[in-house]
Amino acid sequence: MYHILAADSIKEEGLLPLLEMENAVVYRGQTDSGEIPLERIDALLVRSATKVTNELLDRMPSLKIVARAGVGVDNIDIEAATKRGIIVVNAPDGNTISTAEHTFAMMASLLRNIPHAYASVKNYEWKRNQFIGSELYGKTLGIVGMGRIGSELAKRAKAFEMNVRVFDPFLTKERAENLGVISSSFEDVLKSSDIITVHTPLTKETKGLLNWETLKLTKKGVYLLNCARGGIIDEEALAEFIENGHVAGAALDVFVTEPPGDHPLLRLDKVIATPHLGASTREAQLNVATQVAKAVRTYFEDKPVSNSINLPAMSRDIYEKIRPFHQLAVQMGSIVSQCLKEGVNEISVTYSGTVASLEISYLTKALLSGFFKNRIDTSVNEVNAVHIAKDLGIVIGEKVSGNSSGYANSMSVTVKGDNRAFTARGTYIEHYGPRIVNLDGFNIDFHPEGNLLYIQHMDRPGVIGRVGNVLGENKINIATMQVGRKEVGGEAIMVLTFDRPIEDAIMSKLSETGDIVSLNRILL
Ligand SMILES: NC(=O)c1ccc[n+]([C@@H]2O[C@H](COP(=O)([O-])OP(=O)(O)OC[C@H]3O[C@@H](n4cnc5c(N)ncnc54)[C@H](O)[C@@H]3O)[C@@H](O)[C@H]2O)c1
Ligand SMILES: O=C(O)[C@H](O)COP(=O)(O)O
Repeated sequence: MYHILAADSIKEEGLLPLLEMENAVVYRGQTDSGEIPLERIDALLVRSATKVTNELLDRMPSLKIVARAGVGVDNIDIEAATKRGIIVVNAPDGNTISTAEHTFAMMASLLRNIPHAYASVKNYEWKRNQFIGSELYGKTLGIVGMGRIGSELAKRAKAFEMNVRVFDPFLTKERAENLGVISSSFEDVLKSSDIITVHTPLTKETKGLLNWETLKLTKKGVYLLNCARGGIIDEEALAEFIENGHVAGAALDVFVTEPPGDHPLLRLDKVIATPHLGASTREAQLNVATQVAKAVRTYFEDKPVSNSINLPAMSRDIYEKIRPFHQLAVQMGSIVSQCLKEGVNEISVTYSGTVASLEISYLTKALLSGFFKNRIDTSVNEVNAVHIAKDLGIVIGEKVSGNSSGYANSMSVTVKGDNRAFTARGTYIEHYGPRIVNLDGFNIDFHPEGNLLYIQHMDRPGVIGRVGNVLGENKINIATMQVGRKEVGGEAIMVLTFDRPIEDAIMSKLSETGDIVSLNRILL
């Protein structure tokens, strides 16, 4: 049974994909309510109110997926989640239109004094001369951050015949031309705009993007808008620039601390504000809740999850192509981990043939997860495998090669330890399944599954018979057996599969039969 917590008043109707699951129970409530069995929760759905901190994750040991019903993930400690192998997904486009429309409404309200005029009329006043506003027509709107919301806002501003100048370091010329906006430097946007609005995520780079220094570059009488994240415009600097008359007014939907309480900006008449309402429409809330509910369900159904923040994006088609190799990669990681029983410094994976054109970084992560599974206590998967390798100081190599050794596709992994290296090569054969075709330089061919025994021995008469005898005497049935060697009379290997694991006592007996170099149980 999956335990799912929907926090932060996520729209009930959108939870339908989860409520329809027979093997899931959905709790509603806050993580700090004391009423939710946090230790049992497998999936957590949040908006911006719940702070998914390292401490909260500590209290949720079963958590596998955090789904943000919205865009901004700055309330989630992605690093901490990733280290624990927890997938983080969001709903990137479900509230774009609502937020762009809200920003537009804030801009119009600010320039036409609508909130002030409304309050005055409600107070039975009729002060028409006190609320003279400005037209949007012909004004220059500066947009900082030209992603989904910035672009939708630009379209609306163009419809009002505004000039739109934008700054976004990742905006291509072609896209700017298609949107009919002028792509400029940050400084140019600051200097030339009558109204400036920010639509970037809150990151180390964007925190305080508009600050004591950069605000000085803006036109006297500029209007500022922040419907993205509190802190992108430095709140103290903004208050000062409004008070000294440089900034004509500001419209804020977001604050550094929410709710802001008795905030200096709220005491200023030239500031209009809403309580983080950008995404608060029926449509947006249904969209984002449905998107994340579907993502969580997809995850529990073991299918590829889209919109993951900490996993590569993959379409269903691509996932179907990659799936057989994914299984092979995990098994190869596990095999080399069990065959080279020492600390490793380097793991390099080479892809060739058809597999090389797939999402190989995902396969490398899968291989690493197989490698670490038997070595470390923490649960390991594609999300945290690279972090674990880095923490252990293991160098990861990944490359594509033109030489697939005659196979349609081939994956080869070499792990280097303090004393020696070990290589395995695998392939996936249509209608036949995954095969390991080389171990430690020996050509071989076996299906990587179940209880295996990997024996390195000398290529001498009688070795195979003696191994068979020990197993037979102990009533161990050999399911399959493969042998490989490099040269007559040299070193050779055997890979045997069994219906059950081989006990320690039998391993000792096998090691005492002559000409055995090493023995390794491999459990896949
Ligand atoms: N008020 C609300 O209710 C509400 C609703 C939705 C989103 N948001 C906020 O709005 C933000 C933007 O949402 P979006 O869907 O448009 O995201 P997006 O990812 O589509 O767009 C963000 C854009 O910012 C650009 N960018 C990043 N760093 C930049 C920098 N230093 N300078 C200039 N541009 C930079 C990126 O290139 C990208 O194009 C979200 O991160 C979220 O925090 C708020
Ligand atoms: O990033 C977002 O999607 C918005 O800030 C919406 O936040 P909310 O879900 O708390 O309304």
